[in-house]
Amino acid sequence: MEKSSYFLFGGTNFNKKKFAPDFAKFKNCTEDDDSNKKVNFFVEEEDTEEQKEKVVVSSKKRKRRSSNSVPVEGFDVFKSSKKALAKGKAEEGDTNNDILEDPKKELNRQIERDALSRKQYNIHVSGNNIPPPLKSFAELSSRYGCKGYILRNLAELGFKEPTPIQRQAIPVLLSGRECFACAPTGSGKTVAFICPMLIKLKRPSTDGIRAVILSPARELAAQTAREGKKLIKGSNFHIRLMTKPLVKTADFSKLRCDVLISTPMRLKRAIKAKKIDLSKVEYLVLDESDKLFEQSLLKQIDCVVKACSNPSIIRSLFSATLPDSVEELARSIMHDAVRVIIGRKNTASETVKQKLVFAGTEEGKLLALRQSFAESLNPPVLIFVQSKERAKELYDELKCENIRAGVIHSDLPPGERENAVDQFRAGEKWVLIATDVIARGMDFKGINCVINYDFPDSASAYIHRIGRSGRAGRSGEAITFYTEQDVPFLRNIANMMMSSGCEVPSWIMSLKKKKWRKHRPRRDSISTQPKADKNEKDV
Ligand SMILES: Nc1ncnc2c1ncn2[C@@H]1O[C@H](COP(=O)(O)OP(=O)(O)OP(=O)(O)O)[C@@H](O)[C@H]1O
Repeated sequence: MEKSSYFLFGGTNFNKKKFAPDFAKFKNCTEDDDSNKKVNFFVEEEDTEEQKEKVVVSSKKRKRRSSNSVPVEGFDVFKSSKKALAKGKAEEGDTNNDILEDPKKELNRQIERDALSRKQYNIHVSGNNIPPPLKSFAELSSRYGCKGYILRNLAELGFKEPTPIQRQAIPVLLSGRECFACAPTGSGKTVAFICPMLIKLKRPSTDGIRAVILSPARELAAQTAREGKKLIKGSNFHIRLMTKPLVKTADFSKLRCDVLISTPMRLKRAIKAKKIDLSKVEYLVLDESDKLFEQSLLKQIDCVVKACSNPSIIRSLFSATLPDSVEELARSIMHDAVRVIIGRKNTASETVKQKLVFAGTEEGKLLALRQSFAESLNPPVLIFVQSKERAKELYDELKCENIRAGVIHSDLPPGERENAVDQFRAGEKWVLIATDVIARGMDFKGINCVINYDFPDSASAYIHRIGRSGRAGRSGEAITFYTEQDVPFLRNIANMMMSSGCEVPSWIMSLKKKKWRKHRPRRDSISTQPKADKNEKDV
């Protein structure tokens, strides 16, 4: 990863002007501490005795500075937030003058309140001066002056309160900090990065593109654009999806676009063709960031990051899986970034009941599938296979049966891919056979069951695939077929099942764990009509 970290963000300057308050703080800290000790940007919140001291110390320093000191985001112990302090203390039954005379005590109480709130929502943070989590969406207005249309749209979408990732990531991004976040599948990460972007951009502009969201797959980019448009209703913001025609024909210098959503390849094409200016981009979001940092996409990501040359850009990474390698990359190149983990990193969603089914052979899988459909087809059902070839084969086997099956893989023309997703969303197709092209991010309402017809090729593939079910707090189900070939990898899945609260047969827990790297074995054809052997291609 070392290479890619140079490769990816080489030449990014640390903007002392933009980060002056932090720079001053850290400069002071290093003065206090052993001067050559590197300031640790990622102090775990739990060891905050020292941290509290540091924050209290720096707040004392702030006292000596002019009255317009830089507030610690979310509350300020020196400016006239007497009402807030009074309210805070009134809750604790202290008198007003205690509050005003003892900001240090109030500061510590605020830190305690934040820690309690994070504990309640399973929010784990590390970094310096992390803003308090949101208590409600209403705080977007009282704390950040967010415009009415955003609150109206959130209410119209039926969002009663922020999800844990939204509670913490939104204040972090609104405080101008870079952030990398890991939160379970279906937990509202999209709103967590679009909402603060709209608030910080304040109003639509004709100055060109000011925010970019990168998604690893075009279906996910389209979905994110659709969700973003629901949030900007009532404003004149322009959110655009980078489509093939747009890359080819658009004159971006004349196109109204505040937020651009794209896959890396399409955006790289526009950059290389010098059709687009990203120098004014203030926000860059890498959604499904661990996927975007895979070797095959690194060059495209690096091209986009370099084109976003605004020195005060705020970058953020979001995913339900955050491998240590990606985290190291983020730690090494983001400035004063805040790390936000909801629950436990890299675990499957706890709302999905998971089951392992031994199918014996490939033939046994088709029998098991037909049997489970005959017993209880509870649509909509998403079925994942390991390659495009196998998706076509399984579709050929099921299309004649009256289960309204659809198929999606990257060999299909763009129109057919969109149709497959739309028909599944609309309930015209009850079963969608898919490769991992839609394993991440896709938000289909109320998927009752995800079937891993072919064993997933990695832990993150398992987490993302089954995360298409059990979203937004709803419960879901995932069934994973396995054959003899998959037995060596069972233990890996079993660990994830256990950590998300599912039962696992003890004999599986006694198996040895095996290093899990792209487990995609050659499998017998699914077709019941024997065909000439073809080389399998993936998604
Ligand atoms: N505050 C909220 N309250 C209720 N539902 C919400 C809230 N925020 C988002 N949702 C809904 O939760 C579902 C999942 O949201 P989203 O797709 O952003 O999840 P995600 O965390 O990005 O998932 P994945 O990791 O699979 O990409 C969506 O249907 C969305 O409308």
